[in-house]
Amino acid sequence: MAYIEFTDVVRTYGEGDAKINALDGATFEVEKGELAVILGQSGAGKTTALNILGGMDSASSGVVRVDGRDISHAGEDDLVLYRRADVGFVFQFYNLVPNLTALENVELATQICPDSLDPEETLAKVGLSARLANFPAQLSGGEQQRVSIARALAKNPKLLLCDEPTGALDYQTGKQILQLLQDMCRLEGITVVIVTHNAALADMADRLIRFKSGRVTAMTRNPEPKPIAEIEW
Ligand SMILES: Nc1ncnc2c1ncn2[C@@H]1O[C@H](COP(=O)(O)OP(=O)(O)OP(=O)(O)O)[C@@H](O)[C@H]1O
Repeated sequence: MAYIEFTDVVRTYGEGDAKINALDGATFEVEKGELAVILGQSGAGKTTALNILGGMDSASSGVVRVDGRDISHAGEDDLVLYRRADVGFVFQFYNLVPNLTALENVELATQICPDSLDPEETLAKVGLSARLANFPAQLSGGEQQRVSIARALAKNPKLLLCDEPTGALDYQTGKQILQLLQDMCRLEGITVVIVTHNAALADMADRLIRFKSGRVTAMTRNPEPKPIAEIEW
């Protein structure tokens, strides 16, 4: 049994003429400790898949299992625990609380988790020891994304879900963030799923999942993922 099993998932929004299948029978799997890249054009259903995996949206039909647990048929109480304890989320635009410092943003997330890590140590891990007392507006985009990664990691999640994590960053900063995510996967053993429309990221993945029109058109394993430094776009 794979760590993530996303099987024949349909997600329908709207009704009647406005009905749209954001996911239309999507099937893929990811093994524990892998770095998976979900690649597809705008509107392919990538974010919908990630939100369902994160317990923030639900499938209209199909089955989603994470670590043997069927989250597609879980009750709301179970989903609350799942979101708090098992999943870390990294968004394109960081979503930090503007009037809290870097440290406070991470502390806030750890307060609702049963098994969290030390916020200060986690910020050190992402290279931000010197910026603990800074507010988001006093940090660069790359630093803000590091805070958001620390916020996700401090929950001590089994699964890190990243939606276009470099979408708002310049080229070099984006590469540093990707390196950090790859390091967390390799060093901490966290399963990482990155959603992107940037085809260059395919080469860094252990597993590449291609999305088109709400379906998975290809899933390939890459025995020798490229170091981020060698990836260009
Ligand atoms: N809450 C919603 N209500 C209605 N339609 C939605 C909703 N969420 C997504 N959709 C539609 O579902 C389709 C898939 O959207 P989704 O955001 O998953 O694609 P995506 O691959 O992540 O695209 P992008 O890269 O542009 O974010 C799109 O046509 C979108 O408009």
